[in-house]
Amino acid sequence: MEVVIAPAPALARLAADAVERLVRARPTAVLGLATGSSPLAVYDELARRHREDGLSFARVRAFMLDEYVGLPADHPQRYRNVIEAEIASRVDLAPGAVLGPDGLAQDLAAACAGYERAIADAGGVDLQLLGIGTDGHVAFNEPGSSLASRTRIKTLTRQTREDNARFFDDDVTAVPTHCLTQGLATIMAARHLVLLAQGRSKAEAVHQLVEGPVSALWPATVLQHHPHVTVLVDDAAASRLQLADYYRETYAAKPAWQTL
Ligand SMILES: N[C@@H]1[C@@H](O)[C@H](O)[C@@H](COP(=O)(O)O)O[C@@H]1O
Repeated sequence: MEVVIAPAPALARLAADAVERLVRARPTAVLGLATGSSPLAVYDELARRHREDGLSFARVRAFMLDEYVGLPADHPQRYRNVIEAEIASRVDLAPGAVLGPDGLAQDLAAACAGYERAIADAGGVDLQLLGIGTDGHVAFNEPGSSLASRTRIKTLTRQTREDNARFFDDDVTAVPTHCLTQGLATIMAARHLVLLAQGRSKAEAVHQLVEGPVSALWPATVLQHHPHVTVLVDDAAASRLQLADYYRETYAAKPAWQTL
């Protein structure tokens, strides 16, 4: 696990660098897209590089992490619409190139199984962008999630619904109670995981993720078992890291040829 502690704009550039390197080397790459506020600056940076530097996503395919159950198709907070607004419509991703779990499916369990098959049929995810919840969830794998879980229906915790109420006019009752989410094993199958976290509210979750014991109580800790994880955090999110000085020194001394 590589931990980089830097100001937020630098973190967004580093994540965008990893995406750009991948897509330029492999134009048919498969990306994993995350929602939430953490990756927004990355999407801004990728849109800028598309506009100004000719970075093309024309042959890229992408999979979303999760989706609310039951939000109307045109709801602005439906994750499919968020991803469309924040990244898909701002670059040249082909129509239909982005897939997500269908939170409006009649048969939600079948939709989850079909989503797993679609990811496998695409050859798996090359680079997965991730955020982290204040309770240590990744995607919507709430505390108690099986470390071996696959895409499935989950009930959101009160904490997550309160955290996300800001996207629903601060009305926690408007936040759906259920979601479909890639499981922890689904996420672990991606070849490179790039997790972003900013702000003091993430400090405990980041500490657990990097330094805590692996436990379903802090689902993100399963990432400790992944061979290629990049954790990009600002000073506030890093403020509870026990070995912060070591991570800073390691990154400062990193040779230029060694990419993320
Ligand atoms: N389902 C999403 C996660 O994918 C996201 O990483 C997390 C943190 O969100 P934010 O980046 O806004 O803090 O919570 C949301 O509920």
